[in-house]
Amino acid sequence: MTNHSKFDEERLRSLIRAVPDWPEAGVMFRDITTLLQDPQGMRMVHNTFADRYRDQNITHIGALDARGFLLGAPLADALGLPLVIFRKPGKLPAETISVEYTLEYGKAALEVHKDALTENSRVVLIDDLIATGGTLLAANTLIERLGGKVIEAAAIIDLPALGGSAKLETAGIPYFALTSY
Ligand SMILES: O=P(O)(O)OC[C@H]1O[C@H](OP(=O)(O)OP(=O)(O)O)[C@H](O)[C@@H]1O
Ligand SMILES: Nc1ncnc2[nH]cnc12
Repeated sequence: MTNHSKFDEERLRSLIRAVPDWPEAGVMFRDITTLLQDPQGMRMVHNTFADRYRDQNITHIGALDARGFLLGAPLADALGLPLVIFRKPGKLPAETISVEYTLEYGKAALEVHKDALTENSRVVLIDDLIATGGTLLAANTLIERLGGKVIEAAAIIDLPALGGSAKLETAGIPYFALTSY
């Protein structure tokens, strides 16, 4: 099922807005709200991810709170796979496991339901952006604790200068990003 227009990185980049000094001085915020407002651009993104992970024996899509949800839900739908959400603390109602990590601008923690994955789950993790990699590495820790494995971490944007994709590589987690800044 690849009868759709092919991936156009320049077009994608034209839809991502750069906001300097937000949320604090020195951060160049890569804003995907402008991409979200372009249905054809979003379809191109969703199709690119779906084509990459179709027929890979993936068992679950793992989506990161909150912007990752916007990508994970359509991907899980396109591939007919269960969606597992990794949430900020205090949002999941049943029994959870939790991990703390550091971000580009602060500290955070991530939780997942204990029964969201089973032993030998093969998970594609998805988020909008890789910065320090803390969020994706935290999700990987939770997945490993539940006996699963991350097959690839996917994002729209990689910020290699912040070191996250290198950290993923060192940790043996393959990653895939549609563009980088
Ligand atoms: O690679 P890292 O350094 O971990 O940074 C990337 C994460 O930071 C942003 O999320 P944020 O925590 O700002 O939350 P949001 O998605 O709720 O806006 C982004 O959406 C990624 O999840
Ligand atoms: N520079 C950045 N732009 C957008 N989202 C981010 N999350 C962490 N760093 C970010």
